[in-house]
Amino acid sequence: MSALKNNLLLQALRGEKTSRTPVWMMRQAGRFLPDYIKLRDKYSFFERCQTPELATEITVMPVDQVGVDAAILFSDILVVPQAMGLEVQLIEKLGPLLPHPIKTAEDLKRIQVPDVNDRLSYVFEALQLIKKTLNGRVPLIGFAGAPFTILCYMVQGKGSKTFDEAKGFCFQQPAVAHALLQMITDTTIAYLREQIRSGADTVQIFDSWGGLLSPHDFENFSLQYIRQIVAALKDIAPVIVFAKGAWFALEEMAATGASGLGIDWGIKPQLARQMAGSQVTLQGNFDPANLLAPIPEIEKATKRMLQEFGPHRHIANLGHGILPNVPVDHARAFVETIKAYQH
Ligand SMILES: Cc1c2[nH]c(c1CCC(=O)O)Cc1[nH]c(c(CCC(=O)O)c1C)Cc1[nH]c(c(CCC(=O)O)c1C)Cc1[nH]c(c(C)c1CCC(=O)O)C2
Repeated sequence: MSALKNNLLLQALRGEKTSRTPVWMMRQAGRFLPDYIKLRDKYSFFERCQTPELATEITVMPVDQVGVDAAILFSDILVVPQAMGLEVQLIEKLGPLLPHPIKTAEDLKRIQVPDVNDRLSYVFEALQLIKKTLNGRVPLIGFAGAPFTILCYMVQGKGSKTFDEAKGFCFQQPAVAHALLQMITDTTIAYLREQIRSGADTVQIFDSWGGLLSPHDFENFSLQYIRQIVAALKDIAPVIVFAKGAWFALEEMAATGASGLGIDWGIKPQLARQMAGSQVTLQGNFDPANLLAPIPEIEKATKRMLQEFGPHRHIANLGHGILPNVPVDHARAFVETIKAYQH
């Protein structure tokens, strides 16, 4: 395997000095690029995920077209519940639908901790092809959902702003919830380990809904499982934990041994740094909606963010996924401002 030509992301994760701040954008693969939308009209979502050539084309697009410093695998967090035996559909404009959600202990009998090489081999094939296609241009990020976020979809059966049914399940049937969370954790560890073996240089755990929990419940239903995943992987690759809205747990998340912590725009960089300590890299935290502003305003806000984080142990990113309606030149302005910035 050829050495990486652009190693900024991994240097920042290791806490090394970088010549400038690296940048990538959550959900950069898919969603907003016109060339992706063309592919979306031709192939179904799971066809795009399961065909290594298509997944590769989509993964590399933002590197070619926007100039980000890392590629993130094109796939979805919901391939894990699918591999565990639960039906997952993605409905155009509606989002995910799991028609037979988990509601009781009895329902756990319908799912398994699968052999990931059997059920998710298409992901590993895609990673190998992406790695070859990138040819060392930028590092490749693998990912999975955090167990709590996966439970949210497995129980609620669809997207939600509150995931109240999923939370109710945790509070009403905690033993069943913990059994399910452990099954997801075991699957996720095997899955991410294999992603790393297949070429992922680092992996990110997306806990999109962990911040819906109180600090006490976040520890109980989310963080203790994230901790297991980080512990199992951190000696083979750097791990980034992004728990949207869970800024209250930055100190505990830093103590997991993660190399990077994603933060959203709800916390000032300086306070995040105070809470997380000096031994972890912070990633974020531009408000994705701010990319809808006129370009001069984007440039101003991006520079303010860079100044607030400072030059060390920062990966510039959004505080959540890029919005589908962001014009490409606005995303490019964000990336170019970061690349040109001198601390
Ligand atoms: C909660 C969550 C999901 N998926 C994901 C999360 C965590 C991050 C976050 O909070 O945004 C993560 C994800 N989903 C997808 C990626 C691939 C890489 C990337 O986009 O950079 C990643 C990293 C592709 C996708 N996953 C999905 C699409 C849209 C389907 C399409 O384009 O046809 C894409 C490109 C479908 C999906 N998948 C999910 C939802 C809610 C939806 C529908 C709405 C949407 O977010 O677009 C679940």
